[in-house]
Amino acid sequence: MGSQDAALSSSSFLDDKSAKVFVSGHRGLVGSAIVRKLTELGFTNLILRSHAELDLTRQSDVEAFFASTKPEYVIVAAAKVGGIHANNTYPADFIAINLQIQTNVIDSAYRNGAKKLLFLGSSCIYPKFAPQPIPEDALLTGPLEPTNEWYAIAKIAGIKMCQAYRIQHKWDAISGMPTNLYGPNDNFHPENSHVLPALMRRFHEAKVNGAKEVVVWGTGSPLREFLHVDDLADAVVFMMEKYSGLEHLNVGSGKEVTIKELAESMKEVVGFEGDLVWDSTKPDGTPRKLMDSSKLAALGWTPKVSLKDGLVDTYKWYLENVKQ
Ligand SMILES: NC(=O)C1=CN([C@@H]2O[C@H](COP(=O)(O)OP(=O)(O)OC[C@H]3O[C@@H](n4cnc5c(N)ncnc54)[C@H](OP(=O)(O)O)[C@@H]3O)[C@@H](O)[C@H]2O)C=CC1
Ligand SMILES: C[C@H]1O[C@H](OP(=O)(O)OP(=O)(O)OC[C@H]2O[C@@H](n3cnc4c(=O)[nH]c(N)nc43)[C@H](O)[C@@H]2O)[C@@H](O)[C@@H](O)C1=O
Repeated sequence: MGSQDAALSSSSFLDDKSAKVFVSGHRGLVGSAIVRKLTELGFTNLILRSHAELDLTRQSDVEAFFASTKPEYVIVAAAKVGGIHANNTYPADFIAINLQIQTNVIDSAYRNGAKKLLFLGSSCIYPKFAPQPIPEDALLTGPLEPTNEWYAIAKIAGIKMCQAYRIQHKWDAISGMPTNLYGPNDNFHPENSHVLPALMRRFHEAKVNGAKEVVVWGTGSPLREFLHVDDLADAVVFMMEKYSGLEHLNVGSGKEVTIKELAESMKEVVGFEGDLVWDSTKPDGTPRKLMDSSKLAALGWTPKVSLKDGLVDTYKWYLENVKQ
């Protein structure tokens, strides 16, 4: 990381809890966790708009919103998001909607005087066969994973847009690349969700319905890194406070499991007693995507929630909040 990249923020995000902070996508997995974290820290002036109130793909609406609210800080947690099946099925939506949202928000935030913006990408930006653990400079060094390359291209464009606005306008836009996330308010859709919430729902419904087996997609051999969304929210606040650099930063737990191990842990946490059946007609996706998050660690951030504890807490939340 060059001296500019290692620059620590001079102005302090945490100093003024009455500052206007726009958290886009505040009802989603990540946005709602960030709102919980900022509220817990005593922030009193969060600016929140649902998708129905403000469609961030509509440039003129986004420009009018920023002109009227003038947020001082902006966190981009709104996006078109989904698991491997959704990405593989709706490539046009994943590239178009994400490019529109991030381009509108980043540009309007700059033009309306925001002090700092944090953009969220994803670990899928890296090449399918990147060195493991994946360092930030592996970006654009090889072909992407075909099942989510459209989403990945949009996210890479978001990183580059933040860098371009820092270079040309000397504007404090930064990017974080989270690994696979999970937790309260996740998307539990049976087809379009990510693996962890999909399996939680499927094992739960199998237990409740007395099913003898649960189908799990793929071969079970891919490895995935998981981070609880409350840890991500903590990292977002940490980066808003401590980081102002050109390069994006990886935000991971540093721990990976096979999908088979995840399924077995989920089976135990949910208390399902039947068998697992593997549907190898479904794609495995990238074989592994463990990120090297040592740059963020060097700045002083570490994750706190273990996968086992996170699974237990998330299932507890699921039972209390998701329609049975
Ligand atoms: N979940 C994960 O495993 C990971 C997520 N990330 C990143 O974190 C960010 C948030 O993801 P996550 O919280 O999981 O996603 P969610 O789908 O849970 O939340 C996304 C939010 O964005 C809103 N949104 C979508 N389209 C629009 C739009 N056109 N205008 C306004 N709001 C919109 C959604 O509202 P509505 O539902 O009403 O449409 C929703 O509230 C994304 O940038 C994603 O790439 C990165 C790595 C992993
Ligand atoms: C965060 C990241 O998430 C996405 O990448 P992904 O990690 O491959 O996504 P996934 O969670 O959907 O799958 C992980 C693995 O799990 C297996 N798997 C088993 N059974 C189910 C299942 O029932 N559902 C799903 N979705 N996967 C399953 C599945 O076959 C695959 O091997 C990107 O699209 C993109 O959104 C992105 O950036």
